[in-house]
Amino acid sequence: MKHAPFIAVEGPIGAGKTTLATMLANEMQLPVIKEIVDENPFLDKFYQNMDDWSFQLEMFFLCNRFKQLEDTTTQYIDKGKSVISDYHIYKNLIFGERTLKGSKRDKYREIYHILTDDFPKPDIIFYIRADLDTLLARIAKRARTFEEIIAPAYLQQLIEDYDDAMASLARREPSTVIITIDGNKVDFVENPEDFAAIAEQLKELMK
Ligand SMILES: Nc1ncnc2c1ncn2[C@@H]1O[C@H](COP(=O)(O)OP(=O)(O)OP(=O)(O)O)[C@@H](O)[C@H]1O
Ligand SMILES: Nc1nc(=O)c2ncn([C@H]3C[C@H](O)[C@@H](CO)O3)c2[nH]1
Repeated sequence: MKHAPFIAVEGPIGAGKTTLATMLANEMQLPVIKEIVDENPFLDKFYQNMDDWSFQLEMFFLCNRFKQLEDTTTQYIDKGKSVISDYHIYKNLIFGERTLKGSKRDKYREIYHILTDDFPKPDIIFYIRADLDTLLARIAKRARTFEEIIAPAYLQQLIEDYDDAMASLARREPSTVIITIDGNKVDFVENPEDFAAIAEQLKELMK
């Protein structure tokens, strides 16, 4: 493992990515890169009408993450510094393949590859899996109004899409370390021992 790995936390909506990335960054004294959610002008429109707004939303996420990762690369990765991100750029494709259709999906896929293929990719991924009930409870707990109308069927599809995507990533990039966390059982927020066990795995990898 690299001395200063690029670390990402992934998982479907509400799995606890930002929470875990922030906790690990505090524990390890590392910089954390977080998704900007509040300034997204398309999210509430998208949840009201996915077919109408998916292309604008996916492009917005892609462009924002492109800029964030460009900055992350120059500020940290090119300088040999470790950093933790609360997403992997691959999530753009996971969502895009699910929400887009026809020629828009084809165009988006092409743009995704053009923009991101030469980016450094995370060396370690903490993948938080959780079932539908857990995710719905966490989304409700966070209480973002625009998420109140998220359809359980959409969330269930994303759970499956994430499983497929992580399996495919493991096949294509065997050197990437993927640590799967069972978010139904492991509670890194309420149980200090659960968090300590996760942090310990990261410390071992970074030795
Ligand atoms: N292990 C956990 N146990 C209990 N509550 C949790 C746990 N992890 C996260 N939460 C809570 O669930 C909510 C969602 O967590 P968080 O915002 O970190 O998820 P996320 O995966 O980053 O979401 P998004 O996909 O929307 O970016 C928050 O209110 C958080 O405090
Ligand atoms: N369609 C779509 N594409 C993405 O790339 C994407 N990334 C995050 N999200 C949604 C999940 C949360 O509601 C909220 C905050 O993560 O934004 C996305 N939705």
